Amino acid sequence: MPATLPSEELLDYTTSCLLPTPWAQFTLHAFVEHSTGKEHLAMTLGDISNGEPVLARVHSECLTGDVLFSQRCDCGAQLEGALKKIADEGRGILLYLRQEGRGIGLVNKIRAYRLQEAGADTVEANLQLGFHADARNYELCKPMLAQFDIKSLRLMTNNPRKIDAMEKLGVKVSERVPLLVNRNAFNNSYLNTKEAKLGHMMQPQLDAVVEDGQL
Ligand SMILES: Nc1nc2c(ncn2[C@@H]2O[C@H](COP(=O)(O)OP(=O)(O)OP(=O)(O)O)[C@@H](O)[C@H]2O)c(=O)[nH]1
Ligand SMILES: [Zn+2]
Repeated sequence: MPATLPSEELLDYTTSCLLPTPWAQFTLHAFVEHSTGKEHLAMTLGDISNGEPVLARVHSECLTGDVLFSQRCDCGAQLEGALKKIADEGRGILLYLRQEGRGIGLVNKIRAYRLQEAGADTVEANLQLGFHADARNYELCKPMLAQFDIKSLRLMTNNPRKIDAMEKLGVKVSERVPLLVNRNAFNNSYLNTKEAKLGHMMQPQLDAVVEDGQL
């Protein structure tokens, strides 16, 4: 058996609908991953299949930040900021990957938060639980992007490993678009650890900053 499956065997494209948001009316596309049954999503806007690099966000699920307004991380503000940027340009794609907690799942992320309350940082907590610092896998991006004939991204991220992962998949990243959020008292040490231990590029670029609290 080959080490990696051909991308068309990884997931099925199922269906789509319109998704009005405060910023634009997107189209929401649903994919189902064969090996896990997980439902992954793409939100698209405008003509993304014309060969021009596409403004894109590859967002990993964070139920606490994306849905429950958690201030521990920057995920909710990044999600909103990315959708606003796509709406401003009138063209782009957001992939919403169901790899909660950097791939360790929601319950384990809550365990990791508890360890963080006892003094561990976000990386140490994962390691104490027996996981890698970052257990995510981006291979689904390739068939999801292929569904829309997208070969080149202007990727909204601060994470150099995400860019490497795309390039290794054969998806060109023609530009990195920073996606910084303001710091607050709760996410400050998390953001510092991402920069120090996970290599995130967190230098402020005023035009890239999206809302939120202040420190
Ligand atoms: N295990 C764990 N996962 C976390 C923690 N905080 C956020 N996450 C998860 O981390 C993922 C988001 O990763 P981030 O490192 O914040 O950002 P990124 O996607 O790598 O990089 P950007 O593209 O710059 O946002 C989501 O899946 C969150 O659920 C934490 O303390 N522990
Ligand atoms: Zn988060």
